[in-house]
Amino acid sequence: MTDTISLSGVGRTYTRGKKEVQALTGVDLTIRQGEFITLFGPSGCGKSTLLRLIAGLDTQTTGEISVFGSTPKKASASKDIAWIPQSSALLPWLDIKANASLSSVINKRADRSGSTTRSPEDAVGVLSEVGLADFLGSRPDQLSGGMRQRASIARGFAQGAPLMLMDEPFSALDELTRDTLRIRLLELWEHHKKTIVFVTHSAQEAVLLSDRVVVMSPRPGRIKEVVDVDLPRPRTWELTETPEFTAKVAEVKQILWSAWEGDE
Ligand SMILES: Nc1ncnc2c1ncn2[C@@H]1O[C@H](COP(=O)(O)OP(=O)(O)OP(=O)(O)O)[C@@H](O)[C@H]1O
Repeated sequence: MTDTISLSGVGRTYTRGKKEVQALTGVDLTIRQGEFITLFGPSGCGKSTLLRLIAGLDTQTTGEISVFGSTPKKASASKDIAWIPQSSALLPWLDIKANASLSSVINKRADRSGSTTRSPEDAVGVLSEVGLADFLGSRPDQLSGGMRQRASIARGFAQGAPLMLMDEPFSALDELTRDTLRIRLLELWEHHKKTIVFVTHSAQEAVLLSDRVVVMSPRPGRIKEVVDVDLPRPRTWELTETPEFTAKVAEVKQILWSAWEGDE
């Protein structure tokens, strides 16, 4: 695997009135092409800040970030990064097919400017993969929350960007829907061979999905440890009932707890 993202000494300090909030400090991390990596930690440890820096939506105060050998903002302008938010953020007046195809219309300019890495996927094909083939003509308000989030994920994959950044995309869904979507996402990732950086509060979700889990600790946010998840793939729901899975979840949680104890 070659490197897609590298972060070196990355920090981000926000100014709130006269106060400074150090959201992140000293983050060193390399993410390999095709990897599924998760940023895991408690609320406020800087997971979203880190994801936004990689996306080029914000700028670090210290350190360097390289995405495909370029700055995050340039990689983003070349449409090499797809962002999948917590809520589906579909356009309410467009049907699901038009929503999923939107990026290929908008991205024509990026295509002309010669992006080297992205290759837009067929939106209808990806919608079918997430089980929405019969709902192409439906508007978002005619679908359930889980279906909307499936459409949002399909839109991200249809964009064709090699790097996908996902900020707690399942957190607003019920448990059953979440369980199903985790497996769907793994199937899509395996088929489309993307690099995914995924933010979550859930140790189970992190272990089920990831090649590596980045355990973060708060005040200021930093990497406590990066845990390899050497469980077999393809992963199915049955894996979560094995002792190996339970042990890995316990390991990841233990690292998180020790980070909290050290913080007190
Ligand atoms: N725009 C901002 N201005 C000021 N402070 C901010 C800003 N964005 C984030 N912070 C602060 O930076 C810290 C990290 O926030 P961040 O949202 O990255 O954490 P998180 O781990 O993603 O939390 P959560 O899981 O609750 O989303 C927090 O203390 C937060 O209040």
